[in-house]
Amino acid sequence: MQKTAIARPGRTTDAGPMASLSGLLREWLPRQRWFAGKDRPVTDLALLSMTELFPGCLHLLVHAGHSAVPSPGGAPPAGDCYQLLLGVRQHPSPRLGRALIGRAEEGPLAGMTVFDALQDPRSAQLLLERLRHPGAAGPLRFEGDPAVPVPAGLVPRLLDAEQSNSSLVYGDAFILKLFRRIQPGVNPDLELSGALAGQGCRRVPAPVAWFRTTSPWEATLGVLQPFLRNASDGWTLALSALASGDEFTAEARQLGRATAEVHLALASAFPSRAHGENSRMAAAMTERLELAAHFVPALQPHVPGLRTAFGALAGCDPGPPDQRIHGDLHLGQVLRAGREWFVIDFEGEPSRPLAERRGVHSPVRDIAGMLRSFDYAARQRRPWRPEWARRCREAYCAGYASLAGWDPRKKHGLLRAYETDRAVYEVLYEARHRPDWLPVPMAAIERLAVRGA
Ligand SMILES: Nc1ncnc2c1ncn2[C@@H]1O[C@H](COP(=O)(O)OP(=O)(O)O)[C@@H](O)[C@H]1O
Ligand SMILES: O=P(O)(O)O[C@H]1O[C@H](CO)[C@@H](O[C@H]2O[C@H](CO)[C@@H](O)[C@H](O)[C@H]2O)[C@H](O)[C@H]1O
Repeated sequence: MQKTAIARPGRTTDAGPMASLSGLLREWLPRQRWFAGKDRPVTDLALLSMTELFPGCLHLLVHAGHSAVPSPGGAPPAGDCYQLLLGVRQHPSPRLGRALIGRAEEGPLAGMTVFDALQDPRSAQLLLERLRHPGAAGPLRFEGDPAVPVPAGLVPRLLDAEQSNSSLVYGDAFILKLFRRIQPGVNPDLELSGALAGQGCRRVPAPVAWFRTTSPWEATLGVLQPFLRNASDGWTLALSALASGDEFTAEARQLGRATAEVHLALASAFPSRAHGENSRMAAAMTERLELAAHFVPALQPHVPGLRTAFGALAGCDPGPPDQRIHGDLHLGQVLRAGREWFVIDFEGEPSRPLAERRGVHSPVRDIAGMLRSFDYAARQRRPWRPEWARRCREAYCAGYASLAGWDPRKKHGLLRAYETDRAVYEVLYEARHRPDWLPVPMAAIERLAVRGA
């Protein structure tokens, strides 16, 4: 297999392959679920690296710029880097269907058909072949756990889930997640799942193979893990319990225990630190709130009440030690296979900078994320079921306390502040990605602002 770097890193918007791709990608990128800049126009596209992964398949890192508009959630204002796998073919095939991006009109690829290679089974198969054989392709490095052999010829299918990234399932045996928004550094999804596996924690599918780039900087690009067959995610299970009028407390309790198990293993694998001062944390939460209110005007009337709620943190007991955490824990991030819960997607909140996501935080943040998720689920049906959510929350905290050695319910002020902070994040997330869902976190904001005042 030939691997040739066919473009040097750099801004090549008006020369080289980017001259062919720029127009097509400006149209296509904002329509992708994983594209984070939907609320801002793409003002420029720059090529950061391009590698021919195998004949007819280009691996690209492109930077989508959004001029100087400040970005909510702490992301750098200038734009984001995305990973793309593009197929380039002389003759369009009618079978490309939804994979088709378009026909390049100018530049060196003029006249060629460009498509999303992840949606093309042949390209997806070749990508697995690449992962099965550790080595380099230009700046790309393919690595893996030699103790876990990956068989050849597994049939790929692209997951059609609402995702921040893209995942390919191979023969129902492995799942490959390709990170879409790339930041310099090790992705915590690989870092934490690898460390948890090293601790013997059974709650996480261990990484089997992965790939990274060395240019324009070091970054994780994808992770292959065992695929949990016949698993259902917590969100689907919770909604189906609600639909049939069932309780979810036994599951929530086990989930609380599983969360504590993961937290304990993370605390063993990485250094912890005494919990940061509550007043500093309150200031950071208030800053995030004010930034969010700038972008979502519906938040503005609640700012004074929520500021008071955060301010009250100063008088609360210090929380448990800060440590590495999941960072974006919700019902969609837990899978139930057989009688066990598994935790996936340790990337953290995708809009936060990687350095922050790789820092230590209070475990209360994960607990708050899951508690908010019970509320989300309970609000999917009318009349909404606050009592159902309350019982789940109670059971989840009890399950957590049964293993962790401390009870989240006894950290009431801290828990409420983290829940509020999470609801603020959700308001921003929904405003950007699913405006129809905005009333769900807004209802929590209204409740928390009134109680906090
Ligand atoms: N190991 C796994 N086994 C089975 N399904 C998985 C596994 N990992 C992920 N999935 C499925 O893929 C979906 C997306 O995975 P996730 O890691 O959450 O991606 P993203 O970061 O893009 O949201 C999950 O909701 C789940 O349904
Ligand atoms: O894509 P990710 O799973 O990394 O997480 C992002 O998307 C989630 C939605 O898909 C979003 O979660 C919010 O909606 C869920 C219901 O769809 C709910 O269970 C969560 O509690 C709620 O936060 C998540 O915030 C976002 O980071």
